[in-house]
Amino acid sequence: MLPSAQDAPVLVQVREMYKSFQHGSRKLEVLRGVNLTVRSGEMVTIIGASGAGKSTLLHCLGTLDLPTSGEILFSPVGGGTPTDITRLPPPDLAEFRNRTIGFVFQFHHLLPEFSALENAMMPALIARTPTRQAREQAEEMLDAVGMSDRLAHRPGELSGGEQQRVAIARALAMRPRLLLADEPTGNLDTRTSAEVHELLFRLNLEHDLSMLIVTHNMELAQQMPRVVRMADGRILEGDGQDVDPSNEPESPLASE
Ligand SMILES: Nc1ncnc2c1ncn2[C@@H]1O[C@H](COP(=O)(O)OP(=O)(O)OP(=O)(O)O)[C@@H](O)[C@H]1O
Repeated sequence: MLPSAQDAPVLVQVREMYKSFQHGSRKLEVLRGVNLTVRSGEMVTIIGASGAGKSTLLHCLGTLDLPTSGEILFSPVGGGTPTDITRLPPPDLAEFRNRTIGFVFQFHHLLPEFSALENAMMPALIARTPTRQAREQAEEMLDAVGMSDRLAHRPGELSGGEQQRVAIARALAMRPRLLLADEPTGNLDTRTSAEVHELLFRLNLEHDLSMLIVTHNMELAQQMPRVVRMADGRILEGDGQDVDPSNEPESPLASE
């Protein structure tokens, strides 16, 4: 953890989170009592073997899925009593997600018919932000990710790394408090992966943005300030302790 993040206020606290899926008569327990605290401006990397529950944790934290039990306590802006977002009614949840969370996935999911600028404006337009303001916010983030000279390009006219930069700009255009990234470089070559990680690192510092990044890339995880290791639906180490990613058992996806 960066020294500055150690004393920062808590942004989100996951308490005793369980998540199971029902398959016919069989119950698959994917998260089995996860506890995790992320502070404001903190960058956390999550590692662990395939099937450990990393994406499920991210989906629940990002309110894309609901845990079976447990609490996700988000501190309000400026402090005060945290809100358990697992109890928010659906309309409030959608609003919370749109304003508080940014998502970046392994595949960028940009809309092919729209330009880089239009893609980055989309979340703000969905939130009914006036077009001019949406455009300004999107342009500012596209500039921050080094894409200001590609605004009119469609995704098919961009390289893989550039597409992921646009996806990052789109995720950050609403100025979320938490960025959730699920293998954001899993689809990129080694050099481009390193560049995208470097970009995330810089955005974390410059925008004091909290980030949770799932990765199989141990080399890059080793450079990250805080590493949390998951196995079998639990956090083994890293919530309050340092993890040495070089001890991570070899994953079939380790080269991604
Ligand atoms: N919607 C779902 N329905 C049923 N089972 C699911 C669902 N989502 C995930 N699972 C199961 O939960 C387990 C954990 O999946 P998850 O995607 O969270 O793992 P992961 O650690 O992110 O793995 P990977 O590194 O391969 O992406 C897997 O066994 C998976 O099959």
